[in-house]
Amino acid sequence: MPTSMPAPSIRIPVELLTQSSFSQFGTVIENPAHSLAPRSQRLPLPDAVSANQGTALKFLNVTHMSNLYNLAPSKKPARGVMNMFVCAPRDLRPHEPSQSMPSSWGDMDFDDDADGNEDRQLFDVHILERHPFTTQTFVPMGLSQSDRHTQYLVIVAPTLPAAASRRHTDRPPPYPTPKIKKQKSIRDIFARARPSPFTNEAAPPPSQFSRLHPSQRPKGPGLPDLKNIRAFVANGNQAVTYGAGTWHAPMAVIGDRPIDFVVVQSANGIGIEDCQEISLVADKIAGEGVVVMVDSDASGKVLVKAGVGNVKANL
Ligand SMILES: NC(=O)N[C@@H](O)C(=O)O
Repeated sequence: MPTSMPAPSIRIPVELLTQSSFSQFGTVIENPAHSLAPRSQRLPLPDAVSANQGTALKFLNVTHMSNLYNLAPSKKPARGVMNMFVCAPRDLRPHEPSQSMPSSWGDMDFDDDADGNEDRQLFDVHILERHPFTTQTFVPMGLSQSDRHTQYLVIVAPTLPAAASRRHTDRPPPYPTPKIKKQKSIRDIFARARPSPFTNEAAPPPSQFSRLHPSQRPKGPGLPDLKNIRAFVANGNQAVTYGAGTWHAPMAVIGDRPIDFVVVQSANGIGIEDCQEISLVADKIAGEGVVVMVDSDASGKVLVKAGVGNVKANL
């Protein structure tokens, strides 16, 4: 039985999955030549070299993989594993108006249906999970970029500060806590003061985490920040890596048929260290909980309604 937390009633739109929009949660793996991200949103290309006697282009380090199990309470080492998830399409419920908050998207009018050819259905998010000590990469198989009938949603949430989470759970589940070096001398303490008494520098010194890719920065032990939960639609030639400790919904396939995913991660076989779940409990009387608004066109393709790739977005 997973731990539970109260869920606000909140409706969120679907965004296009791009590396820049997803950066704090993980990485998107795709051939840059086929990316649907608008040019202004594209990040520098990953390093590439010629391989296979010049017949292949090899992009290097296309995702960040972390194995933090040396920081797990059990100290039991993990090994790299590849599993396959055959994910069935999820049930969506028909759209009905609600009093839910429009999440952090503010005053955008998500009910505005421009051409009347759109269909809105609702996906209820009942559970989130995280893998505190490992990244997890989902690679879809047998899906083409142009597949309009089967797509998948990547639903992720930032992590609340630990103090805000304590109200909801008595004992926090295990989480990696890197040992931070103690400042030893007065000189060390003054070295962090700004402007620096030694160099007159005004900018804060880089923290030990600022050099890491945003998805690799520690998320902290807190619960998911449901007010800032986000949903991205991925196309068939995108794989996705959840950063270690990133709260996410179990994979949500939308469409006609299951998607097979090869899933790459580390695991040590200790349940609570490999995967932590939290169920979201909506208020019994007024609330519908956390809901993704899944809009699709006449062919069944999921439409992007917010953020990058949406002309209506006003960010
Ligand atoms: N994300 C997802 O669908 N499932 C998992 O992360 C899992 O390990 O069960």
